[in-house]
Amino acid sequence: MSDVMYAGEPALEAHGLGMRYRRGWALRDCTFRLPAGRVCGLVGPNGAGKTTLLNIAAHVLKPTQGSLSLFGEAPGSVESGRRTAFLAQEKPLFRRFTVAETLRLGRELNPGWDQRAAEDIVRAGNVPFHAKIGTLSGGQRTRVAVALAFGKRPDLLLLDEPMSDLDPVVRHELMGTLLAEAGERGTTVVMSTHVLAELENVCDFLVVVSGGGVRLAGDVDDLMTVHTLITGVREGEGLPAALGYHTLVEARTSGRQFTALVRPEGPVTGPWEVAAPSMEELLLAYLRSPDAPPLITPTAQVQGQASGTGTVAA
Ligand SMILES: Nc1ncnc2c1ncn2[C@@H]1O[C@H](COP(=O)(O)OP(=O)(O)OP(=O)(O)O)[C@@H](O)[C@H]1O
Repeated sequence: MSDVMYAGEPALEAHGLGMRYRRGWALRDCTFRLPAGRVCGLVGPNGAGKTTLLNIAAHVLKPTQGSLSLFGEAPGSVESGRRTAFLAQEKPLFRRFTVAETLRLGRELNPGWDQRAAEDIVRAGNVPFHAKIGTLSGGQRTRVAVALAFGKRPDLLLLDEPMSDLDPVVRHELMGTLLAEAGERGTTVVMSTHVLAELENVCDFLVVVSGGGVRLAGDVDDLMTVHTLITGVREGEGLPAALGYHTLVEARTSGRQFTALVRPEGPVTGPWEVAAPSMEELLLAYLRSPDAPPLITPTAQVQGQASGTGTVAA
């Protein structure tokens, strides 16, 4: 872990962040913080603004409104550039370079380069060092891109759907490497993905974006604690009135049965089954209900963020 990192320092902080393309706003009024050392799942439907957010953090895009900082610095600064690695969806590598030349470039560009870590990742996939990037399969190219990102030994690793073209075995192996790395070095990871099952047992922090806004952000433990899944028998139209007392995230009915994900505002009493949701159930409920009241737990709130400005204290 970097010696300039200290406990409680946010790895990433967004203040009123907005990005407008010619077609309209992709992100609007996003305010949240990600404490250092967390492995954060960034989740949202297609077009939600995840890539836009990661591109702003990686200094590929400049926001139209608001600001984003990495370890207290602007994304374009030398210090944040040194401490951050970005694995983009399209993996921009030089096709004419060999794998060895690609790693050499990584070594030349990055003062803290770890050749061994990078080579180990390439070797584990039996990718020939003398092969040209342009001749590799999509998954092999992803492996080289992962090696480049890891070789940099970043404090913050930004991953935009990193594993989408990998076979399940490789995916599992590289996720394991990623977690071991994050665990050993305290690397902060932000990983966007649509594979919700992949996040369970990997992430300890979640950010859900939808329609360009942050809908849910916080430590997984806190988020799980404040949500309850209720199932029961429907008596008439809609949900039982007694459940109206709680904050409703999503309600679904199937025949005479209803299921509701709520943020209880007190004890949940009644002839219903009450259970803790799985991470996948929690995420699906927010993805299906973009109009659910947002929740930014205290660890994810920036200093002075009022709970009335699109956020709710846990
Ligand atoms: N260069 C661009 N010019 C115009 N509009 C853009 C551009 N890039 C993204 N957008 C729009 O901004 C919105 C957010 O896109 P973004 O790629 O950030 O979403 P995403 O959450 O990463 O989606 P996906 O899950 O499909 O990858 C979308 O409506 C998209 O069409």
